[in-house]
Amino acid sequence: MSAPPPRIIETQDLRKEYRGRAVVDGLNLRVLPGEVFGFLGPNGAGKSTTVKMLLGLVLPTSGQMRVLGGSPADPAVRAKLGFLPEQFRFQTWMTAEEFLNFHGRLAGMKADELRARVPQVLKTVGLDGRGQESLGGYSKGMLQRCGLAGAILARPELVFLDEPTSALDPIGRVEVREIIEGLRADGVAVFLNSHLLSEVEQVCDRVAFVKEGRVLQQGSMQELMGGVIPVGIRVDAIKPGLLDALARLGEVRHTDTQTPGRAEIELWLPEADAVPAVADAIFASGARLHALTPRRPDLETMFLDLIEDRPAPASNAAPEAARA
Ligand SMILES: Nc1ncnc2c1ncn2[C@@H]1O[C@H](COP(=O)(O)OP(=O)(O)OP(=O)(O)O)[C@@H](O)[C@H]1O
Repeated sequence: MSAPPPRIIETQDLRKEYRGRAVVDGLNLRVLPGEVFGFLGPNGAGKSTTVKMLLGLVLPTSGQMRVLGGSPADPAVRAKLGFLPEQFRFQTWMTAEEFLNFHGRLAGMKADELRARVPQVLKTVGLDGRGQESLGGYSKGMLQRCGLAGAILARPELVFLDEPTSALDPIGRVEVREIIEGLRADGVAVFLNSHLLSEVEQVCDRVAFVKEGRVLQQGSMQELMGGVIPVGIRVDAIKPGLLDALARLGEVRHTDTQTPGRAEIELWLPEADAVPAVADAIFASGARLHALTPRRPDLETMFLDLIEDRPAPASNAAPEAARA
């Protein structure tokens, strides 16, 4: 039997209560080496609390967690972690270089190592040439870039990024995505909290959806998105028997017949191979086919389905809620 792959993060029934109320409630997560892991959920789902527990900043009420094979309370483990908090507040009287040198020294880096590394990370985050300016004069986006530089400064093995692009313009967001991809290429694992699902979709290898402190589903992007194929259908009219025939092939999620001479149907198929049978069913019903468009379900649709408890066709991803 082959050994299970090493885990960068593993939690078992992790729980945090505040004043008797569970805000993280039996959380089971695993993050593998070198992967970018998206941690998604609505406001108040317990994402930041989870990150703080994984960083050793908040003590769990119960449950187990291992980070980089040990406890985040262990300074040797903490030295290998990077963190960009959602609510960053930096020492505004420092220059960016002073700020990074200060954090580098706290992380145990030597002065000559920092002399080479600080300009390097400033360049990575797009603050080349701005390192001698005081943080008090930085824009919010520049501060966030500086925080990101601090998070990657000591060459961590695992970086937590809590909403890392909330203050950034679209160009900055693309740049942060490239930085995350660069980290992955260097074998660094990234734990990403973000509400920007299109961003997550582009960069994450695996994601977990959380609600009310519990993981509803986690899996690779392929597992989460490969299970079903939504197909958009446009016909002149929905002829008798057509919807029944389509329902035998998949799930009819939506119909729109408001425009005369035109009807739209959204059908979710279990596999792409069923598309020709859809066309056959439409022709057999006598309807005229104007469009038949297979689409990939996007992360936002999946998120809304899960979070709002809308019925979604089964996918291959591991459902976690069943463990409740
Ligand atoms: N120190 C605290 N004391 C009491 N309640 C807290 C504390 N920290 C967080 N909470 C509560 O725990 C719940 C989860 O908060 P958390 O910040 O982890 O959510 P989140 O998923 O990160 O939300 P958001 O997406 O809005 O940042 C919220 O109801 C919050 O009010």
